[in-house]
Amino acid sequence: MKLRVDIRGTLRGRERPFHLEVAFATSARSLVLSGPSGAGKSLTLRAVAGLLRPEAGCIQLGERTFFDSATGLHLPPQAREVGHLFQDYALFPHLTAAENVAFSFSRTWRRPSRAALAQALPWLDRLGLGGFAAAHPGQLSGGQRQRVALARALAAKPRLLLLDEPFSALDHRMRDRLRLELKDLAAQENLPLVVVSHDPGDAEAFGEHLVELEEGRVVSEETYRA
Ligand SMILES: Nc1ncnc2c1ncn2[C@@H]1O[C@H](COP(=O)(O)OP(=O)(O)OP(=O)(O)O)[C@@H](O)[C@H]1O
Repeated sequence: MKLRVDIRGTLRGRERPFHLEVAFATSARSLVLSGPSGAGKSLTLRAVAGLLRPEAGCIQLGERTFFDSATGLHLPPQAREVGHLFQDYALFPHLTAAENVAFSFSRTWRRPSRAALAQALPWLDRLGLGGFAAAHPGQLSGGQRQRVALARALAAKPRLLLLDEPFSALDHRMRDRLRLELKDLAAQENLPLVVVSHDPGDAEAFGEHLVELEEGRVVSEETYRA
C-alpha cells in the first residue's frame, strides 16, 4: 500500500483542546499505530475512514486522494472503500451471523435479501463459522463474534482495512489464532491493514511499519519491511 497521512486539527471537548498533528507515509502492507491512551490513534483512524474531517492536510491511498484541504476535497466514508473493524465488533445484536455479514452487500436498512445471505455464507466458512450462520451475536463467544465482524469487513471487499484494538477483548490463545488468520486472509486478498494497538503482539504480527503517537504527534516511526 502507499498510504500517506498528513493531517492537522484541534478538537475542543469539555476539557482542554486536543491538537492532532500527525504525518506519516508508508509502502508497507501493514502498519501499526501505537502509543498511550489519548495519543490520537483512534482519531487518526477515523480521519482515514472519513469519519472525522481534519482542518488541514491530506490523506492519500495509492493514486486516490481521500482528503485534501488545499482543494477542499473530502471523500465521504462510503466512497473511500475502507473497511473498519472496531474493538467492540459493532455487530447488530438482533441479526444472525449470516445477516450481519450480508449487511456488507446491502445498500438499505432492510433485512438482507436471500441473495445477500447466500453471498455471506462463503465468508463465514472462510472464517471457520460455517456452522454458526443462524446464531445471534449473543450466542457466540468473543472470538466468534470477532470473526463475524472480520467476515463482514472482508466481504465488503475494501481497499484498506482499519482495525482499532481488534483483539483486546480476547484471551491470549484466541488473539494469537486470529492474528494468524487475519494475516493469511489479508495476504490472500492483497488487503493492506492499519492496526491501532498498544499490544506488542500486534506490533510483531502487523508492524511492517510502526508509527508511535504521543499527545497527537508522531514520536517515532520505524520500517521493518517495506
Ligand atoms: N469528539 C471529540 N471531541 C473532543 N475531544 C476528543 C474527541 N474525540 C477524542 N477526543 C480527545 O482526543 C484525544 C485522543 O483521542 P483518541 O481516541 O484518538 O485516543 P487513542 O490514542 O485512540 O486512545 P485509546 O488508546 O485510549 O483509545 C483524547 O484526549 C480525547 O479525549
